[in-house]
Amino acid sequence: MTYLLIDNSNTRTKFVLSTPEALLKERRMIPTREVSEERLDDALKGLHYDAAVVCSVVPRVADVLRNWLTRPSHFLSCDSRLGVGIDYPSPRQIGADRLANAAGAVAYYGYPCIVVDFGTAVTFDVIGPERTYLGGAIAPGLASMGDYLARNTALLPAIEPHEPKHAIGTSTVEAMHSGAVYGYRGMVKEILAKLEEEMGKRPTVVATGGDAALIARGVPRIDHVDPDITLNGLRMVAGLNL
Ligand SMILES: Nc1ncnc2c1ncn2[C@@H]1O[C@H](COP(=O)(O)OP(=O)(O)O)[C@@H](O)[C@H]1O
Ligand SMILES: CC(C)(COP(=O)(O)O)[C@@H](O)C(=O)NCCC(=O)O
Ligand SMILES: [K+]
Repeated sequence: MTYLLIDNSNTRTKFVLSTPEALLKERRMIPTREVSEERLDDALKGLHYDAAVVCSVVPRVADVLRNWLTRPSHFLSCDSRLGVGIDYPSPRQIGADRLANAAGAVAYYGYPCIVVDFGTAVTFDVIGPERTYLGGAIAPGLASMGDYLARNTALLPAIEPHEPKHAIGTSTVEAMHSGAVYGYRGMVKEILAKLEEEMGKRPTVVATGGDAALIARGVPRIDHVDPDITLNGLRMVAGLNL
């Protein structure tokens, strides 16, 4: 049995083949704003799979995928079997990627845990001691903050975030690296401290997403960095729902 796992988030839509037991090396990516039936035909040419599992937080793309997929498919939602309970007032509000993260994190790292997903937004997802999704926090992603600055100022360029050489930046770009990376790490530390305060029992903290490695380097409280949490969560959901 081969699955096509699709993680449709706001910046990138990732495609990975997997067996029920493990992710395979076949991976594709389409920038989310470029997803169309033609792009899907082109990018996924030659990939063979028996069924697809999708977590989508972009309704336009979910519709394109629904029309395009010909094999049996499952679109992850709060109604899916996740291997995790949901203890949340409005479960339908929860982003499907956050539920995929919860499924993957519990399977690989246990609970209670917090998953920090550094995407277009950074999401903090809390799984409590009863193995239930409890909620969390959402803040602007690192790249989103950088894009905002470049778009809304006359003299600040767009920068690729990387480790600052000094806290005291001695150029515009160095000052922006210092502000972005140290500022972001400070934000993550404070949010984790507040979440942990409310959780009582010490959770495992797992980071994922495009900026995870850079930010986690300066946040000791992050126990693991795992780029494949969302995709492995989708793989678990496939086994439970297809
Ligand atoms: N393969 C990559 N190479 C370089 N930067 C990346 C890569 N993947 C993600 N990023 C960075 O992380 C940010 C979030 O990407 P991603 O985690 O894919 O977002 P989302 O999950 O919201 O689509 C991107 O805006 C980019 O700055
Ligand atoms: C918060 C998110 C935008 C994160 O998505 P991403 O940054 O991975 O594109 C996504 O999980 C979402 O659209 N959630 C719906 C609102 C909620 O979870 O409360
Ligand atoms: K994501």
